[in-house]
Amino acid sequence: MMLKELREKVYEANMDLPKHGLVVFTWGNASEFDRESGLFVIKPSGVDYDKLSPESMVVCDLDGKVVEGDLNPSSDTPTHAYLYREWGDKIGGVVHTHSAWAVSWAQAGRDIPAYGTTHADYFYGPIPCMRGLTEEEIEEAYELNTGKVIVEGFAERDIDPIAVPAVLVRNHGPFTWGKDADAAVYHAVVLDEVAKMAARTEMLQDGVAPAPQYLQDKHYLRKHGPNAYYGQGGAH
Ligand SMILES: O=C(CO)[C@@H](O)[C@@H](O)COP(=O)(O)O
Repeated sequence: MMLKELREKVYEANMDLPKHGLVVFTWGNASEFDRESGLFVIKPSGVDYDKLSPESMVVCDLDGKVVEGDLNPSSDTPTHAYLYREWGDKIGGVVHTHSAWAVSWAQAGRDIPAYGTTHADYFYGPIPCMRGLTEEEIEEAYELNTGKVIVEGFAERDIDPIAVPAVLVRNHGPFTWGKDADAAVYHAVVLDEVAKMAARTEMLQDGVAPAPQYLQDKHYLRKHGPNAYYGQGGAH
């Protein structure tokens, strides 16, 4: 894909974040990876959404180094780059937000259980909460790279990133991914909705509610679920 076209796609994906109420001010970021060139395009750091343009998007290589662009790339670029290096054969878009319900579960340090089919239609099992970076890791690397924690956490817990295209990073917030930036935004929207439903379920249940086991292990509707990956139902 031509970089001009990719910049436009990533710009539109970033503009969908405030449109769906997932971010305020300059929080959050979206990117998309072009396998052919081995480059990805990401939102610039610290720029208000109403000041963004396709031309302000930043082109980076898989080391997270700027290849084209006048502005600094998002402070989460190391995480996006790591996810593309490790999962770039599976995913083509990454989104990070500070959406309030998902961040609440991340700050509580809890996985989001699959309490119902709305969750299970998109995420085939609980949405995991991985540990945040330690002070030493941040000091040492001087970058916000939670990609290693995410990828190693999925491997340790034997979670397929295609089946569960979302993660909570403790005391930080959610990352989602998909076949492209649009699919990653789609999963970010659904993630915050199911995070809200799960929180309310526990409020109504006055604590942890019973979560049907069949929704935790594998999805009984997998063949019909609208998971943006499997291109069925509400294929996205
Ligand atoms: O939470 C953080 C930094 O702690 C970032 O995800 C968020 O502020 C977005 O930063 P960028 O504007 O993308 O650099």
